[in-house]
Formats: sequence, C-alpha cells, structure tokens
Amino acid sequence: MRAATAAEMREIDRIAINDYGIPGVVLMENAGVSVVRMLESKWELLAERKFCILAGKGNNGGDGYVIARHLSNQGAKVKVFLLGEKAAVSGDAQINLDIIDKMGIDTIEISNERDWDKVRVAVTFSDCLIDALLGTGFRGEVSGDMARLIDIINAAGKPVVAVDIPSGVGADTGRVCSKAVQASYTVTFGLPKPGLFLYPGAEYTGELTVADIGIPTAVIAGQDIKQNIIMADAVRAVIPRRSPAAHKGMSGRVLVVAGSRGLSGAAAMAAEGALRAGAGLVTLAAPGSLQDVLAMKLTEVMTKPLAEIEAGSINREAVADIIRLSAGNDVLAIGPGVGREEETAAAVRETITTAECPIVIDADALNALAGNTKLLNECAALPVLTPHPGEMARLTGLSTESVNADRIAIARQAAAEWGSIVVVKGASTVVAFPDGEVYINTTGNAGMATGGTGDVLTGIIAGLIAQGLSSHDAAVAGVYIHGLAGDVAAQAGRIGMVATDLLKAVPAAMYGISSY
Ligand SMILES: NC(=O)C1=CN([C@@H]2O[C@H](COP(=O)(O)OP(=O)(O)OC[C@H]3O[C@@H](n4cnc5c(N)ncnc54)[C@H](O)[C@@H]3O)[C@@H](O)[C@H]2O)[C@H](O)CC1
Ligand SMILES: [K+]
Repeated sequence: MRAATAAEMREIDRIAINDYGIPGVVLMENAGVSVVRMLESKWELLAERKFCILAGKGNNGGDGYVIARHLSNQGAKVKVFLLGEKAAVSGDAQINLDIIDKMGIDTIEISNERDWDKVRVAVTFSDCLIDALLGTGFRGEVSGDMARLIDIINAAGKPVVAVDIPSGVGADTGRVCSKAVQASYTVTFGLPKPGLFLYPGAEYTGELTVADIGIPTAVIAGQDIKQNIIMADAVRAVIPRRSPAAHKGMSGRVLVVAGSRGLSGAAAMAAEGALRAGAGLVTLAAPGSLQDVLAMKLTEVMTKPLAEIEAGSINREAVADIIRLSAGNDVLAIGPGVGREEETAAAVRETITTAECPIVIDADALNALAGNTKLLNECAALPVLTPHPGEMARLTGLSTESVNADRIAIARQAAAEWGSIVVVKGASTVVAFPDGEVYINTTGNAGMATGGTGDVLTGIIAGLIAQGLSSHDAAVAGVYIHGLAGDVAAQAGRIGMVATDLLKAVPAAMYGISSY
C-alpha cells in the first residue's frame, strides 16, 4: 500500500480540484462523512451520544465542521470549539463553518479563560472527542494554546478520533515535537501518511482507517509516490512455497561468515535464522578456534574453520577460503559478531568486493565499511545492508538521533549513494532502494529490543535469497516475517523475550502469512 507525504497529498488534492474539477468542498464533505461512517461502525445509535469537536483554523478544522453537521443531523449532541478566530477560517473550511452556524450549531472561539473552562466542561461530559486541529498542514512544533488543548484532550480519558492524522504528529516522519493527540482511532484520507506507521507517530494513531474521499484513482496512480507500507498480502505473494517433492538441495544454500571469540552466539543465530527461513543448507564459516563451540550449538548447520588472528577473529588469509566457499552457495551473509580488529575489517572489505554471489552485510561488517562506503559500489550483486541506527550513524557520519529523526530520508539517500538496499532497523524498520522506493514495516514490538534479534534478521533475509527471492523481495519480506516472528514470540511475554524465541517463531510466522 502506498503512503503519501503531506506535499504529495496536497498535489493530489490540487490535481483532483483543478484538473478534474472536483470542488474541494466535495473532498472535504467526503472526508467528514468518512469519519461519521467510522463512528457508526463503532456505535450504532449516534443520536444518544455527545461529541466534542476541537477544530483548527485550516481544512482539518473544516473536516471537523462537516462532521459536526452530520452528527447533528443524526441527533447527536455536538459542541464545537475553534482554536483561533472565525475570521481566520477561509475557503472550504469557512463554507462549512457558515453552514453549521446557520444550523444553529455554535462554534466557540477559544479566546479567554472562560472559554477554556467551557472546553474542559464539554470534554468532561462528552462521549467522544474529535481531533480536527492539525492535519497535513502541521509545521514546526506544538506549543502555547495548541499544546494546552492537546493536554486537555489527552487527559480526558475519552475515546478520541483523529481527523486525517493525530494533531502534533509529523505526516512525513512520525516525529512528535513536544506533544500530540493520543488517538483511539485515526481516519486518514486518500492515502495513509508515512508518519502513521513511523514511531513515535505510530504510537498515537490508534486503529487506522484509510478512507476513499472520491479522488480519481488515476490521480493517485499518476503520482510518483515512493513510500510503501509492507502488508501481509505483498509478503504472501513472494514467500517461498515448497513442492511436496522438495529436497534440501532445492531450497538453496547459505554461507554465513560470522563470529569471533566471545561473539559466537551472533554467528549461531544468524546461521539458524537462515535455516528457520527455509534455506536447505547453511554453512557457518568462523574462526577455527570457535568451530567446536559452534558445532555444539548448531546441529543442522555445517561449520568451516577460518584462519584467525590472535584476538580470535578472521584474518586476511581467510578471504581465499571464504570466496571458495561462497562459490558453492547462493548467498553470503557476513558480519554478525565478526569482530572489529583492523585485520578482520580489512578481510571483510576484501570479501565484500570479491564475492560473486548476493551478499547481506550486517553488524561489524558494516562497521568495517565506515569511511569506505564507496566499496559497496564494487559489489558483484546489489548488497543488502542491515544497520541498526547506531551502525547507520557510523556509516553516514550522522548522529543516531538524526538517523531516527527522519529514517526514510536518511535510508533513501544512503541507498542511492551506496547503490545498495539499506534496511534501517528499529521502530519502524525501513527498507530503502537505490531508485528511491522505501518500504515501512508494520510488524514487530518492543520485546525485540534485545541482543541478537538483528542477527536473526540477517539470517532470515539470506535464507529467503537462497530460496530464490530477489534481494528486493527478501529484504521487504524478511523484515515483515522477522517482526511477525517477534509478535508471535511476544505472546509469551515481551519483556524477557530473547532472540532465540524469535528463531523458533519464524516458521509459524511464515506459515501464518502464507496460509491466511
Ligand atoms: N485530500 C485530502 O487529503 C484532503 C484533506 N483535507 C483536510 O485538509 C487538511 C490539511 O489542511 P490545511 O489547511 O492544509 O492544514 P491543517 O488544517 O492541517 O493545519 C493548518 C492550520 O494549522 C496551523 N498550524 C500549522 N502548524 C501549527 C502548529 N505547529 N501550531 C499551531 N498551529 C499550526 C496553520 O497555521 C493552519 O492554520 C488535511 O489534513 C485534511 O484533514 C480536506 O478536508 C479534504 C481533502
Ligand atoms: K487531526
């Protein structure tokens, strides 16, 4: 499913109005009615309900006046408050404000302390609050009276319906500068906005409804929108399927180069992640001194010893063996626990630029590329990078906060510069491609914030590539499956969940996607 930025939504509006002749007030009418339809789906008899509509000065507020009219027509009691002056309301919003005025629905301008008292009373005695303060026109940060009103809404303990987007959430980034409305439901118009799926915005959205407000589909299709929301149906279309006559040779071969002294677990989880994603054969190549330990940990995975330095991580001599092994495999996953010694980093860089097969680069292999990202353009196939925000910060020279402040833009720019698929992990994981396409993941939970879950993801993506998925599909499907495995594992409790719980849940997650 596509997700439109605020600017893209405005352009869609403009074309619908100017080129197709759909009056903006018709779009506003459809927007407001779609919110009332959602309310009807929750409460049969709206007539007995009391609604408090908090309107801003823009068209988001305009939607609020349309909602007030339709609720009033159904016999509901409505109170409307405008944070601003009626004189500042214009265009389609003014048309609808005038209509409810003529209907005798009073809109109270919040301008003095008595008005604030009226807001508090109305909010207290309402059954449901309608947040029509800020939509895609929100800029900067929430402060002053807007902040005060959002505090009242959030403290009321009432169901809140956000119109188009919870006020205070950045439509494009999900950023919340100071505060935002905590919505129980959000009804968004035309297309969803990325900010409804990116944290922290996703935490404020509640149950999301995407409403068709009558924009011609050709207008939306005609836009070069490059934000996508990863949904089950898209993953189901690409998830590997196995014939009854399958044998292990048909499900692909994965070579994992990982591990170093003290970091054998990362290697084991990446290797097992590939198996759990359905790869037929997995070989784990690691420093020779770890081979017995890894062989003890991993029954189904073959292990190969690599030359190592005193510190217990691979050295330059290991590269020849890795390249020889990779020739007999469909994909190479390199990095989990591989170590940061300079000799090891040099071996990693040489491996990445020499291997002929598709490659998944994670963890310390990413750190080896810090300051050397140009090497990525030498990869034989489109590499998949799976950095967490800290690794992304090291690779880009940005701070982790900057990476998290606009994951889509940072990931998109890196993917284009590095000629790579860039998976920026975290809430929410974002997958970016060199052509600018970005996919936002919708599965996963905070229980996954535990060591090793990234190693599992590396294995899952490699395992999917081994089964014939393109690196594109493996990255998109892999993050979805990984997060869903985390959701399955979280059923036994989020806090205390560990990465190996995810491993066990991967087959169930894949089965769930492919079978419903
Ligand atoms: N196709 C569609 O998506 C349709 C969307 N509709 C609704 O229109 C809004 C967008 O309306 P717009 O007038 O552009 O902006 P907003 O109403 O969201 O807000 C602008 C309003 O708010 C003030 N403002 C901006 N930032 C702040 C801030 N930080 N603090 C306080 N006030 C702020 C600004 O000055 C303006 O006055 C969209 O979301 C939909 O709800 C159409 O109704 C139908 C088609
Ligand atoms: K809103």
